[in-house]
Amino acid sequence: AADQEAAIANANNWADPRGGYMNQAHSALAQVNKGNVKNLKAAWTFATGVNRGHEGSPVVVGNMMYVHTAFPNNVYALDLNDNQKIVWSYFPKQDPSVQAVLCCDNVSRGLGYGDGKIYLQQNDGNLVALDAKTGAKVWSVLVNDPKVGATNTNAPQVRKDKVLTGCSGAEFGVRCFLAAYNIKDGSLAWKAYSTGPDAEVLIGADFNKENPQYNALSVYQDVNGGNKQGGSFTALPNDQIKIGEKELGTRTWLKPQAVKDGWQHGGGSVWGWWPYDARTNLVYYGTGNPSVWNPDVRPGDNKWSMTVFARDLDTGVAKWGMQMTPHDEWDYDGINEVILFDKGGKTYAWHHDRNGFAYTWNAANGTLIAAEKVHPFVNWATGVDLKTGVPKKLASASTHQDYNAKGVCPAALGTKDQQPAAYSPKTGLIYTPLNHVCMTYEPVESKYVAGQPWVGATLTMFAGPDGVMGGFGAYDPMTNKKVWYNKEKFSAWGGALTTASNLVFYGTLDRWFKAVDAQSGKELWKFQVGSGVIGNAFTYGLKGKQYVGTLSGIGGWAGVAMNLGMTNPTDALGAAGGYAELTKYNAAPGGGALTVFSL
Ligand SMILES: O=C(O)c1cc(C(=O)O)c2c(n1)C(=O)C(=O)c1cc(C(=O)O)[nH]c1-2
Repeated sequence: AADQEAAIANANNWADPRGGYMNQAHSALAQVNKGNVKNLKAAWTFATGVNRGHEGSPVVVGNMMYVHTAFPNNVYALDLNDNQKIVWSYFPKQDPSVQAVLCCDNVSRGLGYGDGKIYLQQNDGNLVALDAKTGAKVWSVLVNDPKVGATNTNAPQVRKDKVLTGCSGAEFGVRCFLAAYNIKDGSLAWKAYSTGPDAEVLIGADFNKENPQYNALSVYQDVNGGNKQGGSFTALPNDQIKIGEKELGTRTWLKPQAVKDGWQHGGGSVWGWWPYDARTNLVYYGTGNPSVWNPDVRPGDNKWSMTVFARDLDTGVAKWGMQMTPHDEWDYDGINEVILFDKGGKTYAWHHDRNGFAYTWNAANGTLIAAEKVHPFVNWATGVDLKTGVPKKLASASTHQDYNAKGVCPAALGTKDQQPAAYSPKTGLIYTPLNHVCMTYEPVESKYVAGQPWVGATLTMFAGPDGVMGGFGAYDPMTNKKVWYNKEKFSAWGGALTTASNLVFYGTLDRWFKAVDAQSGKELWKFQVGSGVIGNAFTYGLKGKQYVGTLSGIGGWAGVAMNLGMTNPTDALGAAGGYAELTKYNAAPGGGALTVFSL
């Protein structure tokens, strides 16, 4: 949308949930710098009145700020020129039962903006377009049906004339997708499933033309007695893998599950952040885990779960796609954000996967140029074959039904989860909030019932070998080698922001909002907010003054158990035990609030 593109081009705005089409979360504003950041003071705060996890960030266009909340996903339009007076508000009426089918807290990751409208993806599946001036509903469509366990937590992202939205529900056996709606009237432009026939995954004849090896039938063979205790699947030698295959979204689900064919309840959720390159018209995103978490009932690669796709924005047809974790055994979702950046006249797509590897592709054709462990504690694979993208799995971390695999690193929530990284074109580095968590993982038998949880694994979580639960690091995306790394007591579960003055901002679960030096990682400033931060740092300018802000409000997978007072270590899929100490830093439930700072 022209108004959105103009708004994004003006650094005083924060008109896209991740700052712009490339998802870099970089701002050209530089008034707050390394010298004066120590003087940053709270300028104003806004309590959202909702006591659950607050992810994402507001969007800012001119003098207006649009703030969202966790379920029931209220929206407030604040006039920044008039002491943040509420110009309009929107209170969706959602069936409270929706909360029971949100896997990992009642979160919403924010709002989209474009064509004079604010887009809200409600948890109950309704995508609504609100008049940005009045808050009046312009159109509304139902994207997902919570009755079968399908929900939404993603921020809608407007790319050109489409609003993109997704699907959550891989813990309920939902077959998920990415969908594009026309911003004018909410009509469906296309929908691309993560599993199923090529015609429904929108895979055309030229898919992976430059890398036909990504179109391989199952890459693992059952050498060690695969589906039994202590057994493992080992990757076939490259020359024995059949490449250039078709219909892999059905054929890599080798054994039908209890219900229909596995792919029909195959998961592959889509709830991340999706960049777009206007020069090639390609949009990028990752898909989540295959359902169910018990790998024994779905032998095969389970494509196209755990995959990063590049699709044409107009048609949805996939140009390329590479699966990061074939035959997932650990819930290592591939949904984490993709970030685009330019270097030496080329454009690259970067992605830090839950599986503990960071990947960099040639964005135009999907050729993999780097894949490295984010931290040495990653112990389920030794590395990634750069030609095929196939990880070299280790039998020691393999998981099987009724066998409790111990000491698997990272834990299911990955070395990074929903918390998006940021890129700085100034330093050429990626800044990543990190989890440093390991787990035990025991797959169990689980029956599919529509609308009921269908997880099929029991987990516990604990701190990794550095003795902490998290960190924050800078990485060179051309090699994915670490430049610097700071430990954090807990996972850094909020998104990062970079500024042109070489500052990086992020928040922590123990209530700190911090600024660090982009070059050295040195902590330059911090402020303690009211509740743990799982929101994304953002910045805007008004009347010549730069503001930096964050939502706070503990929650998400890391915080949901303490919010609900769960104490059994395996509750919340292991997060209750792993993050038990959060109760020393947070009230439960943690209240949602926005805090905005200036010099
Ligand atoms: O498979 C899914 O459908 C699905 C959905 C969501 C979600 O929508 O929030 C999460 C996850 N999976 C998930 O695996 C996960 O680690 C996670 C963390 C969070 C969060 O907000 O902290 N959501 C989700």
